[in-house]
Amino acid sequence: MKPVKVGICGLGTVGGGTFNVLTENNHDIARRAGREIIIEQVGTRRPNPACDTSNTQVTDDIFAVAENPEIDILVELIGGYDVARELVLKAIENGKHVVTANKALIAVHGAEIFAAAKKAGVTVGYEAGVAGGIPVIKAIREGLAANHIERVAGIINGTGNFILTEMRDKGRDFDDVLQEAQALGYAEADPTFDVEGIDAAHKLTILSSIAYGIPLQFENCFTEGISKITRDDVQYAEELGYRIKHLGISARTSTGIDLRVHPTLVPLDNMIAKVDGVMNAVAVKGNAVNDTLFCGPGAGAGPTASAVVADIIDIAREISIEPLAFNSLEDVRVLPIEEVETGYYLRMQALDKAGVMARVASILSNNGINIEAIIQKEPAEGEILVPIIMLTHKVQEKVMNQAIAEIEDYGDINGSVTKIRVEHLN
Ligand SMILES: NC(=O)c1ccc[n+]([C@@H]2O[C@H](COP(=O)([O-])OP(=O)(O)OC[C@H]3O[C@@H](n4cnc5c(N)ncnc54)[C@H](O)[C@@H]3O)[C@@H](O)[C@H]2O)c1
Ligand SMILES: N[C@@H](CCO)C(=O)O
Ligand code: NA
Repeated sequence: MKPVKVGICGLGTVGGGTFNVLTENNHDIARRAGREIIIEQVGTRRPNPACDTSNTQVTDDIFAVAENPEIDILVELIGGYDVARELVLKAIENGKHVVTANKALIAVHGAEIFAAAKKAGVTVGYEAGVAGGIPVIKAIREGLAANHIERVAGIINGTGNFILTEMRDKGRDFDDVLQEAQALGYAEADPTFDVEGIDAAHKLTILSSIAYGIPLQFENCFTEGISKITRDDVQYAEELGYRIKHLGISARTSTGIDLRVHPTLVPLDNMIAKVDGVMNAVAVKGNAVNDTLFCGPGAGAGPTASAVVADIIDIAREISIEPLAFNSLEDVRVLPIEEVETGYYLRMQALDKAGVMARVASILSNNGINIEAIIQKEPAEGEILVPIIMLTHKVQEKVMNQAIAEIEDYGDINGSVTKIRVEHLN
């Protein structure tokens, strides 16, 4: 069989990793693909010191790769929305298959890209875009294809999980850990995508589309990041038997699809609570298989390259990667966050005087909200404010927002109430 020729655009963390995995594992890869895979050309602005490109054609014009008639598969690893979209559409127009790790591109421009690929009869692989090295797209699309999927939930941003873990275990500062995640190549070019939940929302949008056969709809995903989580919240959650994790959660409900990304209290005995550092974990519940959990490194050069190269091998083996069930997408409604039901962790600062706790409890109870646990701390030396922390049973978000507004209006509570959602994932 004739070799498959690959053009890699972008030679940064993932591009460099892909170059090296294709080179170093060349023998195993050829055996699995049934033919040799050759790096025909690399398009990059800057050389990558970790890659020996002395025997490879290198250009600084990525569009030359999309125009190169020798190339069968264009691997897009430059990141971002606009140039990447143009590059990928150009490659498809020229009859090339595409492999990308760019979840932002797929979540936002996927429908247009998949339609162009279908028309041109080529494949678009994006396994590396979701949960890095974990083959979770393949798992849902192929391994769990028999199931009616009921829920997909998990840790899908490595940088965020790394930050929360280091803050909890070593008491490190948020900014300091973020800088380390950037140096390790985990973070997005714009790290607010990681810390504000945008990257996780891109990934959850893609996972949900595959799991439920619904259109990609990033704009309908409720998104909240970890930037407001304090070390106190992390510690109080642990005292209550929970761990704060940044989760993407999507589920079918009787009224629509629940689609949201936010910091979440998870019970300490749940497997997801134990997934630390840059590791990701995705729990998928199918009606036949029941609960499954996929765990592994969510970011970094090697793990992400592992997924990129797996897609290249599938294409070389002529396994067509059907991006989404094009002809049968169901337009199911996505629930607005106000209609979502969860438990809540609440933290507030109260004046240290009699009756305050009773008043807060009565506001919650008048709104039909049941309290599961309360912690009231001693005031610090010379302080007149004491923190009150509460856990509630499940209630609709709009009811909780109403109760919080009443608590914040009450004169003996200082400032705003911190609210973090709780999920038992069972
Ligand atoms: N880093 C990870 O762990 C990881 C994991 C999964 C997915 N991703 C995704 O992979 C993609 C690449 O991420 P990365 O971390 O490797 O980024 P990076 O910044 O390390 O690498 C991108 C490279 O592309 C080059 N580039 C960008 N625009 C270019 C242009 N117009 N012409 C020529 N070169 C250009 C840059 O110079 C850089 O070397 C992104 O879409 C990212 O979201 C990254
Ligand atoms: N910035 C992303 C890269 C992997 O998609 C993360 O930290 O998870
Ligand atoms: Na993956």
